[in-house]
Amino acid sequence: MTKSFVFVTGNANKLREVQQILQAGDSGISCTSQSVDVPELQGTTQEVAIAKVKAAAEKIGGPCVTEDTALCFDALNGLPGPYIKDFMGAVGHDGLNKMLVGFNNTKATALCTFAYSAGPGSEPILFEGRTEGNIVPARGGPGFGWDPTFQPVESNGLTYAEMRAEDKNKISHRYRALEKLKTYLQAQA
Ligand SMILES: O=c1nc[nH]c2c1ncn2[C@H]1C[C@H](O)[C@@H](COP(=O)(O)OP(=O)(O)OP(=O)(O)O)O1
Ligand SMILES: [Mg+2]
Repeated sequence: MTKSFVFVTGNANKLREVQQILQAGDSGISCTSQSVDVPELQGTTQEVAIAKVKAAAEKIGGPCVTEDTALCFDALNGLPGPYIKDFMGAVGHDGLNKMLVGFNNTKATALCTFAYSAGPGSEPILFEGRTEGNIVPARGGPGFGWDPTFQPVESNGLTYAEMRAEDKNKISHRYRALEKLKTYLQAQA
């Protein structure tokens, strides 16, 4: 039997990757989406994820899933982290590289956090996935978000943007977090 969840996101690229990963895995899990504007607070990635899914569950009045993507620079003790969307918008790929000049450390972690809420008032559950890599001058763009400027350690020298979609989806932060969410949903009655 197919189980389906409501993925609350305004990001078409996220939705596409999630649907590709679910289809490739033959998991018996699918998703529909609703684009609802919810406030995104500041805090740790976990605090941000919990506040977002609670707000989404209130707005749609039922169970739902949200997803937050953070890009954490080693040299900056995890920042920009959950604020990467604003940083990308403000300084772009080139600015992200320049932020690390002087640190001699370009390591970064892509962190995906899925949050599941069983409905308004229920305590959210988080599922995290990480992919390690380095910030590099953009290659393979324009691509999705910061894909051109993130080179995973496991990619044989390619940036996310240079990888084929199915290859990114085998090692990505999103794939790894979604595996955990899938396992949880499959175990639900
Ligand atoms: O795999 C990815 N590869 C490259 N860039 C990515 C990826 N995944 C998210 N991104 C970008 C989108 C946004 O600039 C920021 C996360 O912000 P985040 O709030 O989680 O996403 P969002 O506001 O676009 O969509 P949502 O409606 O689900 O909150 O990193
Ligand atoms: Mg967002």
